[in-house]
Amino acid sequence: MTSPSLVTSDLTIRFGGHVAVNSVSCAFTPGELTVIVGPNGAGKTTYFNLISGQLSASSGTVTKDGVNITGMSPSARAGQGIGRAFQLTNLFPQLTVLENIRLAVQARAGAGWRMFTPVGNFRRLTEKAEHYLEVTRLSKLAHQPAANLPHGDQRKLEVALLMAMEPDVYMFDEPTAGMSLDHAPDVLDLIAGIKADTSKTVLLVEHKMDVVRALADRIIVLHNGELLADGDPTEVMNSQIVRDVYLGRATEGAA
Ligand SMILES: Nc1ncnc2c1ncn2[C@@H]1O[C@H](COP(=O)(O)OP(=O)(O)OP(=O)(O)O)[C@@H](O)[C@H]1O
Repeated sequence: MTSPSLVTSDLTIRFGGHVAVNSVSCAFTPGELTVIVGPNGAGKTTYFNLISGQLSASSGTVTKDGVNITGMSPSARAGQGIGRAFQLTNLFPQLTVLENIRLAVQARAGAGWRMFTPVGNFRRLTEKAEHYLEVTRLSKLAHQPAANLPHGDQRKLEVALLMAMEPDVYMFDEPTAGMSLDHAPDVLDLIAGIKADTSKTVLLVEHKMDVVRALADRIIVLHNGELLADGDPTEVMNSQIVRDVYLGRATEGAA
C-alpha cells in the first residue's frame, strides 16, 4: 500500500474562543484526489491555510513525507512540495503568460532571481515553460500580458504556474469559482490530468457537487471545524449524518 505523503494530526486552530479547525487528523496518499466539503464556515479554507502555512496551528502537526512542517513558512512548505493555487496573487500581471511560467520554472530550478544565467540555462527554462504552456493549452496566449487574459484563462495560468513548480501535493480551493461554463471543463481536465499522475496527492475544496462527483476519489466532510466523515464519495454523500448536517439544508426545501 502507498504510504501517505501528507498527514495532519490533531490539527487545531483557535481564533479567540472560536475553534475553527478542531483536532483534525487525516492522511492523504499519492494517486488520490480528496475533496473537502462542508457548509459555509465549516473550516475548509482554514484547514487549507494550516496545511500550506498561511496560518499557524494552535496545536497539532502537519507532516509531509515524514518531515514535520508545522512550524515552517509557506515558502518553506512549498520547498517541501506543498503547492497551492492562489487566485491571481501569484501572477505578475504586466509580464506575459510565458514569462510568468518561466519564472515559476526558474523558482523550481532554484535559479531564483540571478541576473546572469548562461544562455543555455535560459533556453532550457523557456523550453520547460513552453511545455507547461502546451499542457495547459495556453500556447496561443504565450506573449499576452497576464493582465489581458480573460478570467478563465487566468485560472488556467494559475494551474500552469502550480504545475511548473512541480509540487507533490496540489491544493485547489474552488478552482472553477467565478468561471463561465465553457471554461470550467478545461480547468477540471487539467486537474484530472494531475490526478492521473499517481505520484501526486491532490486536495480540493469544492462546493459544486458535479465537480465533486467528477473528480473525487475520496471525500472528507468538515463541520464546525471537526472531521465529520471520511471515505468513499458515494458512501459519504449518502450517509445520514452528512445528509442531516450538510445536504439536509438542500433537501429540506424539496421535501
Ligand atoms: N482569521 C480569522 N479570524 C477569526 N475567525 C476566522 C479567521 N479565519 C476564519 N475564521 C472563522 O473560522 C471559521 C471557518 O472559516 P473558513 O473560512 O475556514 O470556512 P469555510 O468552510 O472555508 O467556509 P466557506 O465555504 O464559506 O468558504 C468561520 O467561522 C470563520 O469566521
